[in-house]
Amino acid sequence: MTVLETTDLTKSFGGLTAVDHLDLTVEENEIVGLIGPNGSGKTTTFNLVTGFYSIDGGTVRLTGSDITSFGTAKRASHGIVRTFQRPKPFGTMTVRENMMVANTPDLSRVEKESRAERILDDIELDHEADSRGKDLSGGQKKLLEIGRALMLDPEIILLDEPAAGVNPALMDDIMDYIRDLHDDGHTFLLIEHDMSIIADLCDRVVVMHNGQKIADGPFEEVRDNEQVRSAYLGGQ
Ligand SMILES: Nc1ncnc2c1ncn2[C@@H]1O[C@H](COP(=O)(O)OP(=O)(O)OP(=O)(O)O)[C@@H](O)[C@H]1O
Repeated sequence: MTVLETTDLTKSFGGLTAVDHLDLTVEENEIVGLIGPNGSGKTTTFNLVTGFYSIDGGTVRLTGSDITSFGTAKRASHGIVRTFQRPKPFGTMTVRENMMVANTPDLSRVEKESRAERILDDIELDHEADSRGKDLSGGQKKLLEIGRALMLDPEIILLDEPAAGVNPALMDDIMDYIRDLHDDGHTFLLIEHDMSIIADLCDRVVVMHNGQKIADGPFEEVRDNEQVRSAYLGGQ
């Protein structure tokens, strides 16, 4: 099943077309890497898919339903969740309280608490449950963000540079956790500049350049693609 599908997705800022007729699919239980040089349109794509930016043209479908007209909250409740490059937990709230902020109308209070405890246990933040969000390390904040995303029982999780700013030991934990979630059936679209992480985690890689998709396939295949090499070396 196709979980996420964008067709002709387009966004301009003034004269700059940041995302240019992008067709992108993510199948159920895939980890797809979205890569490309700085400014190629990756984060804008996340913002269009999640509804943070309005769309100039094209459609976004989630598990077959057209959600293009939905706002951010409605897309999240339908199953598109994201993490940010720089995580922003509620600093004065505890880790447990941060988890409980998630909007889960289908769960009773007890069910919600039990989901939060299970996820905190899985991401090994249970021992920090009573710590304030602002007191966590950069890597722990990233884990908490993934945990908060999972509270919504999402169809797809968009991860924006999970490795950036994380110490190597905790990065291994984050990658292990993403692999565990993948084994449990979760689906991911992942922006990452660290190619070793892309090679390690991703089933498929989509390469953007100047807002357009220039390659789509297994990492080994796109790595050797001439257009991709030229884009990364600064060619047009
Ligand atoms: N809100 C905005 N207003 C104006 N221009 C923007 C805005 N957001 C992004 N852009 C521009 O759109 C282009 C694509 O930016 P985007 O952040 O999507 O690229 P990226 O591939 O995520 O880059 P990076 O790898 O550096 O994060 C860039 O030229 C950027 O300056």
